Amino acid sequence: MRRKVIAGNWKMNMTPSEAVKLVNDLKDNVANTAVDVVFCVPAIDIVPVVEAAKGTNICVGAENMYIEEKGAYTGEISPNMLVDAGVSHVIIGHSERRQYFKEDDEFLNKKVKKAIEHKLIPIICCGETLEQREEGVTLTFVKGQIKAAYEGVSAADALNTIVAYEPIWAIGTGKVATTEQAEEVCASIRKDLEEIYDTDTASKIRILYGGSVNGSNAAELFAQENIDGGLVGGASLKPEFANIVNY
Ligand SMILES: O=C[C@H](O)COP(=O)(O)O
Repeated sequence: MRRKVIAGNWKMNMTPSEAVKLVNDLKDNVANTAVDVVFCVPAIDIVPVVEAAKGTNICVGAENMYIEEKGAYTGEISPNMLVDAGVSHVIIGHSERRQYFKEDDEFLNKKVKKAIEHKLIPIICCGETLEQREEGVTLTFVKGQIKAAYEGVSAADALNTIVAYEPIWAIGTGKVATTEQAEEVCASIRKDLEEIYDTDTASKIRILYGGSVNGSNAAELFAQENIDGGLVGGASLKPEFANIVNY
């Protein structure tokens, strides 16, 4: 039985003071210890959010990181900085990073390996565009992303990773994938992982769905055999996030 993960991705929202207020407003209502609750927050919010979340079940995640430990990489944040600040998870390869910051599969694979090296749990994002879905290439495209992300990652290390399937056309659009569409791709990702590793390893890796998850659709999505929780954008900034955590 895989433990569910409900992760919020705040994206570029919340100043440090707003972030602390949000954690304080939500913390009692997300105290569901039956699931893993992760708040992935902007870099500048990490320190105050870790402090505000002390003594709660909330894990703090980063939305991105760089692949070097330190040095002349102006504006970047290293994995050891995240660990030292109290971060446990890191989103890797969100479609917004791929689209706006041109992060490609090869670079993202380096990030996955770097996160693992630092015992950070990478939340590895994948997902197709609307055009790819309409062309009928979703499963092959996502398989390519998964194979690239896990290149050179051992089965033992893969167990400490999380996949998030996020169809790009469902992100922030209010257009949620149907449960059948979401389950089909998540099941296919599990098969891809089985091909890369083995049945046992694939059966233990958590696969989340992301894309317009809200308090009303979470329960049905999370009831699917291969959907082990959600990566939530917009709704993670509202009291509604508690309804998702307590689906
Ligand atoms: O990482 C989260 C996703 O991009 C989903 O965002 P959304 O829930 O606002 O559609």
